[in-house]
Amino acid sequence: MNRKIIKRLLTYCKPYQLIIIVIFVLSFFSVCLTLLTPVLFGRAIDSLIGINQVDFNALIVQLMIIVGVIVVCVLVQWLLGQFTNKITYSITNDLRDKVFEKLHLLPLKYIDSHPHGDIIGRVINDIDLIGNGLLQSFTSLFTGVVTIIGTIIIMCLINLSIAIVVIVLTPLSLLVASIIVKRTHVYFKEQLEIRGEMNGYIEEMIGNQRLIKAFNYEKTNEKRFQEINQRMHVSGVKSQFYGALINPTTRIVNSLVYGAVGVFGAISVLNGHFTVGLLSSFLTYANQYTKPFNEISSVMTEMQTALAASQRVFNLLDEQNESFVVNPQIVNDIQGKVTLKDVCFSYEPNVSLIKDLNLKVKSGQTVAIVGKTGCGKTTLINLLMRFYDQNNGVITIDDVDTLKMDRDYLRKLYGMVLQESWIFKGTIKENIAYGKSDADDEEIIAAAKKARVHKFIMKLPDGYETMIEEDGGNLSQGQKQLICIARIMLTKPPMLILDEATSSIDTRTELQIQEAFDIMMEGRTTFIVAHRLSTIKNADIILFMDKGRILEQGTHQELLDKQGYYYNLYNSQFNLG
Ligand SMILES: Nc1ncnc2c1ncn2[C@@H]1O[C@H](COP(=O)(O)OP(=O)(O)OP(=O)(O)O)[C@@H](O)[C@H]1O
Repeated sequence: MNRKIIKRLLTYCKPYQLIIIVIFVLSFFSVCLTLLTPVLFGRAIDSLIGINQVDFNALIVQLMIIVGVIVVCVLVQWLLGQFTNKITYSITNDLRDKVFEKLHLLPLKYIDSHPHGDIIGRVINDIDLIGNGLLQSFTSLFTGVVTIIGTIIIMCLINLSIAIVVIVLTPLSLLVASIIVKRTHVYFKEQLEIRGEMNGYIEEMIGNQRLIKAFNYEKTNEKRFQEINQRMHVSGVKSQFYGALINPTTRIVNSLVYGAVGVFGAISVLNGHFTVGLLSSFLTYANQYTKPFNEISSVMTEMQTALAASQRVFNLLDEQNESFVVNPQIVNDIQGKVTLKDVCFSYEPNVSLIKDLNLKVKSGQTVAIVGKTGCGKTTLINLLMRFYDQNNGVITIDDVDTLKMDRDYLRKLYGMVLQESWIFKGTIKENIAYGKSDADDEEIIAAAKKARVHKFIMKLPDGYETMIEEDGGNLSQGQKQLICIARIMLTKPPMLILDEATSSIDTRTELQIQEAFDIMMEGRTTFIVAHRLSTIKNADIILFMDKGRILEQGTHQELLDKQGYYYNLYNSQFNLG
């Protein structure tokens, strides 16, 4: 599994082959310089051994060379760091772009059925963890491999038998480390999953603070959070416990090897097979040889986390995209005739919701959808917009099957104003021009006037240039909706989908919205999730829905005469006022 993930991660390195080559060359150069210093130190030591046997000239030359080598080595390592950073951040950038792009390709079903915090966690935290792991891998693996090869060659040249002992015993530490790593992978994976869950939960809590406070739900939330936090704690302690074993274990093995070399080397010096300087160099090489093993094992925790994070990111990337139509059809000279024939749909495979829904809407008609909460009003809109595709049946616009249309094209045919109006951080002007980025000021102002929001905008300190906070934090619900209406007025789509606000709008704004809706609806086929009696009364077709089915349809008067479901709803809800 890990091998597969590593292979896939490597494909992201491909565009940076040149930098990788530069990193290799620099690593090689840096290691050569590092390996040269013990020889130079050994020579320096040999030039000062014995009383009255110090060769000052040779010593000074050696020391000057050592200083030169160290300075160049530091410079090369600095450069190496710069290139490693560059490649790591480039790769994480690419990966983040790809994941972000994927979010637009995923069907809404995925977004609806996964906690948003978890998805955000994958795009931000997990990719950061991958970056961290990659950075560590590049720095320790590149130099590590070259150091190991270089020291092996030099140690063999100095003393073959001791070198073989060192070479054979040291990798034992990696063996021990890999056994521990295998055990810990599951904990690292678990930790990231819990982190995703935690992100999702916090996001939900922040988004619903008003409700939480209104219902005094803080204590219950804290308990739930503590439960997740506790699981995170246990998993974190376990993974860190095993992870922390790796480094000391490898260090013990390596220290034992180092000690053995010291003893054997000392005996060889006493027997006259070795000089003290050579032994000193050899010990330094033995130390340098074990270093990459220590380093690699010490960054294994980061690498494990990075692999687990990669798996989560790749899982997201592997999710099936929204299907697309090969030869999409378009509607020429659109009239706005919408037909639904025997449409069936369910969110869950075995929980049927919409069944055999039939509806014929003529061009320019207004359809008011009414019914109890959960009856399927939003679902019907979801199907019209192809946020979800029906399981059976056909929906057509001017006799063209919507399943045969390109989704983007279809969605452009409808202007959509929802209760929860979407406003982004930017100026009011930018927000209005969202659907038509090339609109000039005149067009924008005309749209705002039609949406009955121009006067309000002009009262703001910076007028159309006023910055709106993220999610329209500094605007009221009604003002946000009016801006969204202006957006639609600008794009002039042939059909509309409107979701009337049920609450949190004062009567004056409500009237403004109603007026704006009326202007917008002129001559356009419109579907309204309706809550106001005035809208419903004026509709050409009222759909009374229940449990995903249309129980009644007709005009207001027809349905009242029928004295059925709508009649009862009307009497219980609207007639009171
Ligand atoms: N993404 C989803 N996954 C699974 N079930 C869903 C999903 N969205 C809605 N449902 C279910 O489908 C049914 C219809 O939901 P829908 O949102 O269409 O109702 P609605 O009439 O718009 O309600 P409201 O007036 O409260 O907005 C409900 O029982 C709801 O629980």
